Amino acid sequence: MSYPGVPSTNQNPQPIPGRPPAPRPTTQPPAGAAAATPQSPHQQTAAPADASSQHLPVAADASTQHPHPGQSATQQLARQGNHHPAPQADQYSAQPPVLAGRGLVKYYGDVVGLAGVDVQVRAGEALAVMGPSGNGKTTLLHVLAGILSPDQGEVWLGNDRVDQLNDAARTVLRRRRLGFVFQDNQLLAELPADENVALPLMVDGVSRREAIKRARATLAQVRLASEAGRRPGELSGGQAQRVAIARALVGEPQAVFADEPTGALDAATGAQVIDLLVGAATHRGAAVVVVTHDDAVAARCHRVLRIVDGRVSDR
Ligand SMILES: Nc1ncnc2c1ncn2[C@@H]1O[C@H](COP(=O)(O)OP(=O)(O)OP(=O)(O)O)[C@@H](O)[C@H]1O
Repeated sequence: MSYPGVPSTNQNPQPIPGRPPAPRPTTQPPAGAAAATPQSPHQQTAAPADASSQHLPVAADASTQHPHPGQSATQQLARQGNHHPAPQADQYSAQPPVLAGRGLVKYYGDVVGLAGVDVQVRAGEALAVMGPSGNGKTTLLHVLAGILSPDQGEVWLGNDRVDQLNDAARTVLRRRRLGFVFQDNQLLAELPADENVALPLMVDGVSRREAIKRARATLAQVRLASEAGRRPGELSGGQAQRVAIARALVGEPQAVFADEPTGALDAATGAQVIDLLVGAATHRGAAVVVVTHDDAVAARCHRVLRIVDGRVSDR
């Protein structure tokens, strides 16, 4: 079945010159990959008992560190008496990569979407994916999230090869272990906020009563407890996007994917929304991947990956 917030394909063909390199053949999970595969959607990937022994260099992917991500969210949540400090660099750098792509190549017919990308994201780390329009950012997000299959390369979530799963298994994986936030919040207009947030849990067999309880608790974490009964049409754009964030987080996902999550918001509201997303997701130990054109959004993530012509670039 389809899942709200999960598109199937990208419809915007533009040729990219050049051919991709052959992928590195490997069948092993990324070094230091999270050992524990959650048994339920509500069980987080555990950090290793001795996290320092799992320490790896940050992925060789032309990244930029930002020392104080999520600070505004922390301040806002502290004011609410609901303090969710975003992790500092030394905290997440000791975590294993929970999400990894190796040698990712994706074609759309003759058009090259990805030309050989390596990327890894640690538990509790937020990665911003930037780059010129039509150069492969959304394709990378969709391949990492199991929405698209790569033509070459590997996608790992913890110890699981996402790219080797069939369509049905990837659908279940997305529902149980991943969260999604898109520019268009993709909330169901006829349902109040709490039911929109509860929906993925109910689709997965959680009782309505329990799902609503968890949904309201998650809405409170994005400071929307008082709006739980309102329908999307009764919410501001920023509030609706916070409902979408709650929906993405309610299942305790291992990774959260956001494609231009602030693209429809003004700068101040966008900053608030991205801070809540990064702060709340990384506090839960999720890896976060945010596709954005906005430097201010990228500055609120821990690291920036630039994609140019379907490849990682330092330009
Ligand atoms: N479904 C599709 N069919 C054919 N070509 C596609 C499809 N989706 C993406 N492409 C092409 O793949 C390339 C990368 O597209 P992608 O959407 O990943 O870029 P992007 O960097 O996310 O762009 P933008 O910033 O404009 O969203 C582009 O040339 C695009 O036209």
